[in-house]
Amino acid sequence: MSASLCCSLIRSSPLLPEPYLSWPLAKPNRHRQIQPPLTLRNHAHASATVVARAVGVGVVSPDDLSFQEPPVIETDGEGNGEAQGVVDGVAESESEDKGVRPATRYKKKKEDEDGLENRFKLRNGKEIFEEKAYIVGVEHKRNSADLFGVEESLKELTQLADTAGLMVVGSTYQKLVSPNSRTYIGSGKVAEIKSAIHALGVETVIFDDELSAGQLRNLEKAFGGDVRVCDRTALILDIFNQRAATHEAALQVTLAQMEYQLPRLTKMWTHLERQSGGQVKGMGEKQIEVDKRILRTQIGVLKKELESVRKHRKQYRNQRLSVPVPVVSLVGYTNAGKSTLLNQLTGANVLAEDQLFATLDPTTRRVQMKNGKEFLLTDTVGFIQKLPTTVVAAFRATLEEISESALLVHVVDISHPLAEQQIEAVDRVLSELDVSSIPRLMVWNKVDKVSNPDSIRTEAEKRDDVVCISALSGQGLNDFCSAIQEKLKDSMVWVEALIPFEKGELLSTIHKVGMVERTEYTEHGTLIKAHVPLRFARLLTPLRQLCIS
Ligand SMILES: Nc1nc2c(ncn2[C@@H]2O[C@H](COP(=O)(O)OP(=O)(O)OP(=O)(O)O)[C@@H](O)[C@H]2O)c(=O)[nH]1
Ligand SMILES: [Mg+2]
Repeated sequence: MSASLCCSLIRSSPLLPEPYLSWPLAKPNRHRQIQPPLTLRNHAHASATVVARAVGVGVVSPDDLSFQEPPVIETDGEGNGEAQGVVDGVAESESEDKGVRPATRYKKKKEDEDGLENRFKLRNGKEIFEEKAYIVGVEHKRNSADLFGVEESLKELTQLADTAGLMVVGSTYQKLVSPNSRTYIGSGKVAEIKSAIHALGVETVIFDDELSAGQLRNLEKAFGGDVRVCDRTALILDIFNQRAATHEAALQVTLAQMEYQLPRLTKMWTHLERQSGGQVKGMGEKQIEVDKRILRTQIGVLKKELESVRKHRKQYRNQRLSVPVPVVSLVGYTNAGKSTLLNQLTGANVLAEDQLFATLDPTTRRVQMKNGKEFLLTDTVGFIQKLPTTVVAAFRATLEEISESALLVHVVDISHPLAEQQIEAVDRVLSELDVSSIPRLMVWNKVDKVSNPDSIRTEAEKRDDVVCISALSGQGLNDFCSAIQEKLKDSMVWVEALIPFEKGELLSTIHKVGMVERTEYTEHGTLIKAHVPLRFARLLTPLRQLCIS
């Protein structure tokens, strides 16, 4: 795993000093640091001059990976019966490796060192050692809940690995009726992967599904002990960890990582066994209980800390809500173009790049439309398929922004071949967030990228609540703003109020945030008939009564 992934599987709590952590931050063999030659290690911490070295490192593009279809194998859940499936690009390198003679060893060692030198890569401003990763998926024959096919899901996993700074050098998958309880995949497949990863010099094996503590341990053992095994969730958490820029995001990620780690805390007692020559039966059990207790305490402390950060945020949000400008939240699959849209509409400078999970923290900016109307636009963290509920729960505080908005804009990358599945994945996450009562608008983004823009537009016109745009070129943004205004009207209430002449500022606010249908000037003030946001309507209550009287 990348150095950063090794080190950051659990970020130590910022609340407790390190010595309090008696439990290892992760399973000991997961923390194996890649030890490049000393000279390289020194380089690794050197200045930006090393950056150039990172250029040209070959990351396998998802499009370069091909997956052949293995046969379906019924298993009894204990690994009896598995597919001798597909292992990409392995056989050759395996036979080559076996043939290395002593005379060529020095040359090979030199080549290895040069190879290592090329594997330093710049990620999020840090230079990290790019570990070789091998990815493994399972096609569940009886699981209709899977939105993506196994090959598509593995392509996405490759992108995630690339985002985390890993180099995917091979992949395989197996069709199973039910996963093996000990090793997730069958024993034949385990053996096949073992020979593949040794031939390719792989450091990390990443599974596309969540693995249990036992499965992680058994697989690491089966692969020979010097290869780290992790799953999609750990990889996503690591990306979050690398990207967390604010105190709140860091706390949320740490909490999610600890909660992920808690049920996986096992076999921490090997150091005790070694110390006393293996005569400590039972001590391991105790140690693990102690470790779990400490971890639980830390989780509790973190939750409290998050709660206080949350209160602060709430106060800030309440202040914002007291200004009656409606809040519109951008939600959607990661990489759909949410931040690009925010930047385009508001001139904000939110990081938008072709990487998964570029955004973690919400950003809110004011959008001023050509007709003088205003709304606040919030950019949020992107969603992904197979996003574990624990991760969603950890980000609940951030996602609260969504639940208090007047309108949700679901941004879709319509040029993506799996756009439909991505829409479904986002809907699933939203259904966990209790936002069903908030009106929605769907935006088909990246129309500039599709080969058939006219038919996409025709298709969008047939549907209610869909607007086609290109956030990058700005195409369709006027229609988008009009659609937002129309949708916001749905969440507004109808008021008729008599505004005294001396309260002229109220009148201009109604024009900014509401939809004015009629104004009449009377001798007592201005009679106004308009749709306004609910909160604002409450403010107007005395004036509404005035109007009635
Ligand atoms: N061609 C094209 N590319 C776009 C468009 N909108 C966004 N992109 C590109 O898509 C990539 C992702 O854009 P972001 O705005 O970072 O996406 P996001 O939804 O904020 O992603 P996360 O923060 O990871 O959830 C970037 O490389 C953008 O330049 C568009 O309309 N057309
Ligand atoms: Mg973003």
